[in-house]
Amino acid sequence: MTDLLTHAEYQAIADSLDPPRSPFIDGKFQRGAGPMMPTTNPATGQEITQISTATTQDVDLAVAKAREAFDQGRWSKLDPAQRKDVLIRLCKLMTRNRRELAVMESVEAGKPILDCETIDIPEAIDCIKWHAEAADKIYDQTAPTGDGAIAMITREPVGVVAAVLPWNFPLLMLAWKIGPALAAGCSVIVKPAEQTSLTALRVAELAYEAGLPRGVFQVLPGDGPSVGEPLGRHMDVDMVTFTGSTDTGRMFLKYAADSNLKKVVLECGGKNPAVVFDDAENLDHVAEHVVNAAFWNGGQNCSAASRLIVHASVKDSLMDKITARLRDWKVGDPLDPTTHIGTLIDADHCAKVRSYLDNVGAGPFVAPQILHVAQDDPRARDEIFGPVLCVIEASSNDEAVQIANDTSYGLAASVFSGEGRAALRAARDIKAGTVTVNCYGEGSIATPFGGYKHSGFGGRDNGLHAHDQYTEIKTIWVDLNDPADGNNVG
Ligand SMILES: NC(=O)C1=CN([C@@H]2O[C@H](COP(=O)(O)OP(=O)(O)OC[C@H]3O[C@@H](n4cnc5c(N)ncnc54)[C@H](O)[C@@H]3O)[C@@H](O)[C@H]2O)C=CC1
Ligand code: BAL
Repeated sequence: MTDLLTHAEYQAIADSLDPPRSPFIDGKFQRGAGPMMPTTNPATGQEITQISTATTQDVDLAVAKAREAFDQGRWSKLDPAQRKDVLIRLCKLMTRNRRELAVMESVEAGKPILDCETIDIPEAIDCIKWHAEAADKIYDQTAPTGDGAIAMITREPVGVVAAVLPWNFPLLMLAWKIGPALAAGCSVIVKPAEQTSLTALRVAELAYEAGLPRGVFQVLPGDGPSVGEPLGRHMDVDMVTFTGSTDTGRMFLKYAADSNLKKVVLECGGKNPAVVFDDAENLDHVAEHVVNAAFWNGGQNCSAASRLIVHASVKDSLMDKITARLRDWKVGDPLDPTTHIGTLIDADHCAKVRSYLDNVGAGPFVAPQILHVAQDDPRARDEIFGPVLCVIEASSNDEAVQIANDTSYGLAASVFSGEGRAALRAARDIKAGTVTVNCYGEGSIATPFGGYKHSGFGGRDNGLHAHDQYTEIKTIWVDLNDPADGNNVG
């Protein structure tokens, strides 16, 4: 259990932060060629610092350094056990600096310090550790052949990977990408979201201190068109891994098609259903999970349960319990450890969320909203990405599943039922990458995460499936016949 500090103590750490201010390229902070970019505390509107941003010129430099490191084998050709040791050292340094990272994340993203301390930072560390530990335990294969050959199926690191990140879980998404990519031996260039650059830059510095060779992990702050697009179009980037909106994800497919057919993995949005059947057991338990699912991180979560699809027979009772639970959810100063919901990320995002709501005041704080809507209402279809739960009534369990699938997205879903077979049938029938039964969650670091339909493309984060996406598969076929014996095949 994390030992939390007081609000005043967190504020004191925030006041004494000395944040990084430049791109991290080739093992050091260096000024980028782009303009200075303010990074702001969304809760106070105050500028935290100005960050020097990268441009195409810096992208070219970082890619060249990443390629050089990769080709020289400084990291890519190490014994995996050595890579493991360095990454474990990084985890130790992150643990030693976890308070600073938690406060940086809270003030820049408006996230509750409680979540940063108990979820974002520890899970980011655990993720890197999990992939580090796996690095020297993954075996290659041989394929069945005739007696005259041996066929090896080996994995090789993909090469230079660009990771383009969102602002909603800045450090955790960084860990989901760099953990498996670095464990596999790739060189990684991270482009953080423009709202949240600080923890990525700080972790790059810690990684270098832990012993990662220069050029292997670099961070380029800046906006999408100035940094994300040149990475996506670069002829010497072998892979892009992206988390963010479906619209921007599509652009990476186009960049790849227009350039070098680089590998693209997309983890995009969701409009995720929590489906409650008429036989759901213990509605208090259901209410607890639905409230967490919808409102954790202020609903700024790709797997948030933003649609509650509930059988008419249990709807009123469940809604009473949800409303009662929400009274305990405090919206307020992210640095107050009793806060459950901090701010939305920025003014543009506040305007987007408010455009779906009536009579919700100004400012960065939005209290949880419950909307009773029809299945085809835009609020039940669009990814609002705020603390907004759309409730849709179903007249049967089958109809509830049909409504759950009536979306262009397919990232996550939950089913609540007291009848095991019905729940399993629904879990099988719902088109989503993760379906949880009688609970809400994203699985664990050991389970793959990603989406069907417009929610994803090309692979999965987490688990050994994530490791797979950062490797190329190679076949090495060796003829064992003695040429002196004639023209044998296979
Ligand atoms: N995990 C998820 O599924 C997330 C979904 N979103 C959704 O996206 C909506 C918009 O949020 P944004 O921050 O604008 O998401 P976005 O998808 O535009 O941004 C994500 C990343 O892509 C980069 N990017 C933006 N435009 C780019 C371009 N043209 N080329 C290359 N890179 C580019 C951004 O700088 C950022 O690093 C949110 O309201 C939410 O609905 C946002 C963040 C995370
Ligand atoms: N929930 C993890 C992925 C995301 O929301 O960006």
